[in-house]
Amino acid sequence: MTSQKIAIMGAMPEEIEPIIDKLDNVGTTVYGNNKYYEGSYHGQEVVVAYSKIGKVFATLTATTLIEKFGCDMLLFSGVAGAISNELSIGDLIIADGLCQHDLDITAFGHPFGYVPEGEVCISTDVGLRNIAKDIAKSKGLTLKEGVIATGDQFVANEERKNWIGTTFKADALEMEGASVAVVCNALNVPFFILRAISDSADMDASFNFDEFLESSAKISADFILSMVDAL
Ligand SMILES: CCCCCCN(CO)Cc1c[nH]c2c(N)ncnc12
Repeated sequence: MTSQKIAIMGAMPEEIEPIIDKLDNVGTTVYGNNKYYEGSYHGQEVVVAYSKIGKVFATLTATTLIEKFGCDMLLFSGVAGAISNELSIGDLIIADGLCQHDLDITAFGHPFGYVPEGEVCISTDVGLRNIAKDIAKSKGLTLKEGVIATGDQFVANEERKNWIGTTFKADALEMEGASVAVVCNALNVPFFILRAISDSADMDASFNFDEFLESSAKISADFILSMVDAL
């Protein structure tokens, strides 16, 4: 148990509903066109919100969770498209680093995902990753660790997926994680990004996403709640 206030964030309602359902003493605050759920989980103070999809919404919500609600760390729970063929639907991946695959000023000779005074890949908190690995071991769960690529595109195209994988050495892709990384890194808040695979970012992605969103989101949410118990 930590006396700190924990932010739990997702991008879609389905990603945080399994979490909100388990909170006690829930109060809600509407702020910045978003709803924030304040409550406790097993006595641990948490603030939970979904940002809506994409990097801009995620930036607003992550910043609000920290600056307005005073959260001291941020755990992200959600689903992602697989790039690595080691990842199947329902598998868990934690980000050791995050990049923006649609950030591109290569016309000036810069690498993909880079802008001046920025960095292509932002690292997540090692301590939180180690806690996750210990939990996975104790539960007999497989947890992949790798780079997650973020962009404002739902990727449903093998060629684009493979380009992202090769260019950024990424194992999975989604639409919010790198924004959370930039915000938490800038505000010096430890953060942890967990995703469960919902699809393989290929021509079947949208069908698989629709079918597995709910079940994969719950897998991620249950793990995140185990993290809260371990903090
Ligand atoms: C109504 C449609 C909402 C899609 C939101 C998807 N989330 C974004 O974070 C995760 C994700 C799962 N699979 C993906 C994929 N193939 N490309 C991008 N993002 C993802």
